[in-house]
Amino acid sequence: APLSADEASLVRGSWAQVKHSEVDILYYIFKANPDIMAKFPQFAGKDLETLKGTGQFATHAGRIVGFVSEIVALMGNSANMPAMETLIKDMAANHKARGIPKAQFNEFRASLVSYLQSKVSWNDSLGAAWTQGLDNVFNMMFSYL
Ligand code: HEM
Repeated sequence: APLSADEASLVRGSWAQVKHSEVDILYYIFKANPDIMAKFPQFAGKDLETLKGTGQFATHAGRIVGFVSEIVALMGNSANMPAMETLIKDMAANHKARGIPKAQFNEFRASLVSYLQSKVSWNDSLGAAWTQGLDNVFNMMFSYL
């Protein structure tokens, strides 16, 4: 089911607390999933601790986290569905072309949620709202992957 307006505002409120920590978020995801980092031609085989301080890393972190921000901004309003579908369809097509499997998307998702849990005050209703929102987004992505 699409997110209710209340669920969407829970998701947005918590996301707003971390969304400017782009580098920190991508670092957390790569640290937990070296196999994801290894798929990036420009990062593969490099030292994450060094990479973390580079402009190239910041640029990429900004793109990925910025994409999540765009999606989160569109949640909870059925009028935004076509826009969301367009963004997700393009993103899935880019990643399909790069040979990224669903299993890695699921790893990414799990790390994103554990990052949030470590940074914002978590509770069952917030968790349920994120689960529903991410189920919707990932189901849509997987239908194009
Ligand atoms: C989970 C495994 C993933 C892998 C291995 C992966 C890999 C990649 C690679 C190799 C690039 C191209 C980097 C470049 O050459 O500059 C890229 C770009 C990008 N990725 Fe991912 N990605 C993953 C998941 C995600 C997720 C979940 C999102 C969104 C939440 C995302 C958003 C983006 C965006 C916005 C770009 C830049 C635009 C583009 O080229 O598509 N990626 N990704």
